[in-house]
Amino acid sequence: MAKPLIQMALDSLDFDATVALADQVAPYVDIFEIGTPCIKYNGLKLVEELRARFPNQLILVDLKTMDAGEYEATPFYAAGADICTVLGVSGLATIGGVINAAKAHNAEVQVDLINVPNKVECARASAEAGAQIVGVHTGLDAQAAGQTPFGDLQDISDLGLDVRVSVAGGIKQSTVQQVVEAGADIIVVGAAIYGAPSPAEAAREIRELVDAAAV
Ligand SMILES: O=C([C@H](O)CO)[C@H](O)[C@H](O)COP(=O)(O)O
Repeated sequence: MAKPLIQMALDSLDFDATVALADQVAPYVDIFEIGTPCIKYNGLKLVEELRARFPNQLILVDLKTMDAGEYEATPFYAAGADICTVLGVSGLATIGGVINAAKAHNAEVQVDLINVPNKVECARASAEAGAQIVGVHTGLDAQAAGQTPFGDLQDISDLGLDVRVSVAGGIKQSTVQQVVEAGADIIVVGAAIYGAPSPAEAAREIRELVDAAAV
């Protein structure tokens, strides 16, 4: 089994704290996600800073674009993003716009299935349109209401589409094995790392668990 990538969600609003956290966990993660509140607050400057500091990690900018796909995503790819996200609920015109922007920068697109009523249909259409990643995602508010991404992950993974499947939504040490076995290609972890007493130690544990589960 190919080893899934670990994506660290940087969800603070504080520029310097975000860079410092990224420094701590860098040895253990493959992708830095600049989370939606963080990118709205800090903008392109943070993409440029992380791009310059971390040539060995991919950078995902969690734009969650809803309209004007190509126009909105283009400057973030130009600043160094490897992946930008677009909402599945935005529809194929907007998704196609972000795909155009990604193509122009030799980069990738993730369609976020958050709050999409028919996730299977959206995942199929996104793959056909040329997205490289679909994200099964239980957002922070839905997590607070008790929801999890596990059932949807299995449904999307079982489709066997020609896309990588990302999973986000409260993933922690005790659920890593479950999401690896369900077929996740990218495992997103936010609070379980940044909320830990030692984020570096938590990231190291997650790395070990992912690598062990993927053997
Ligand atoms: O994408 C996220 C959320 O919608 C805020 O933008 C989180 O980064 C993502 O859910 C991962 O964080 P955890 O759920 O805390 O692992």
